[in-house]
Amino acid sequence: MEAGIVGLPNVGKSTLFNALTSTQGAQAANYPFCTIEPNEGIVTVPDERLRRITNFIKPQKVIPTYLKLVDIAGIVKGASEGQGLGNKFLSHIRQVDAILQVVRCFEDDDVIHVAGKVDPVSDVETIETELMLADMQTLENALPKAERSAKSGDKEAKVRVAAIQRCQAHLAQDQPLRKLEMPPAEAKEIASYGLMSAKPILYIANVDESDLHGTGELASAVRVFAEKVGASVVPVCAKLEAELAELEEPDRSEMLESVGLAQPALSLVAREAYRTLGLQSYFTAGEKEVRAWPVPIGATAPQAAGVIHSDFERGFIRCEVYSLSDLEEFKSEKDIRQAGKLRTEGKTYVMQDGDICHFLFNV
Ligand SMILES: Nc1ncnc2c1ncn2[C@@H]1O[C@H](COP(=O)(O)OP(=O)(O)OP(=O)(O)O)[C@@H](O)[C@H]1O
Ligand SMILES: [Mg+2]
Repeated sequence: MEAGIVGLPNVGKSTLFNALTSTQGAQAANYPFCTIEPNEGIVTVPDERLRRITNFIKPQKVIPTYLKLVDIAGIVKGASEGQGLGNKFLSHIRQVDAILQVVRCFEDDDVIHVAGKVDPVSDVETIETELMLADMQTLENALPKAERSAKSGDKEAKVRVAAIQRCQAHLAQDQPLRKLEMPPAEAKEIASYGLMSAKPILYIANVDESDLHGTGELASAVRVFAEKVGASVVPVCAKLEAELAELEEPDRSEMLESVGLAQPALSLVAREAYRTLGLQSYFTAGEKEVRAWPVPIGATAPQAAGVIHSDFERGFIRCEVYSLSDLEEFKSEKDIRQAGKLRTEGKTYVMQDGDICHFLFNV
């Protein structure tokens, strides 16, 4: 699963990406279109439940989950018609599973804003519009071929035509596809189109150093907008986070304290991005390692086992599950078992966030 960082040019995307991935791979510089090729990086998803597990189970290694991030070039008005870097990087967005949109909420006359002034809601709308226009083009291009196949009796193509027309009607109402409900058979037919306004989105309000909690006017405006479209907002000062990421302890903690933050805002970004991707974690816990694994919300036990190894899914027999609160109450797996709290779950079990499991399988 992969999330793409998008936004207008020069809003702080690469600065954030660098801080998150703590690499200096992506060039961050004060001029628009600094980024041309997307940069990929891996971000740890901090989870304090891992530490709580290791209070009782002492492993050799603790392994958190990760997510993949791509730093994509800035989008400008008209991108869907080839403005700026146009369709080249729109195609990068088609490939990601979720969009993290960086929205400029800082004032700084030295940093150029492509639209000439800082107006976060207008920026968000500009990008949403470009994504929707690009989707309209994709659908328009796909329709004639689907119609020809449908006419010659292809049943799947008939469903595809219905799906395309349903999306077109929705976009014509000026609505992003994110909110469109569609029969699963139709959704499957158009999944490969990578329709961008259908992707889950998280807004990252890139705030001023003087407004770290995002209570100021600019970040608040983004929050009001996000509520309307059913998305979340995380306030982050990318510039400060980039500086923090370069520090070693104890300097980092000192700086955090001096600006009044309990933890780097990046932790929150990573966790929210993970959630936006529709992921939750389960854990495996033994003496060798305590490890968090990503699994889509709603996945069954065999699917969760498949995240570890495809053999685990194919040969799935059952799993044994307990919760962190069981562990904190009974102190060891043995005592959980003795208390009759170790649950045995079968193939249809739907995984719950934070389950601690063993999988039994046979291949
Ligand atoms: N919160 C902030 N406060 C003040 N300045 C910031 C903040 N975040 C980023 N900047 C500055 O904004 C400028 C642009 O940042 P960056 O290169 O990360 O933007 P970008 O969105 O990746 O641009 P491009 O679209 O050109 O790739 C840099 O000079 C950076 O230091
Ligand atoms: Mg950049």
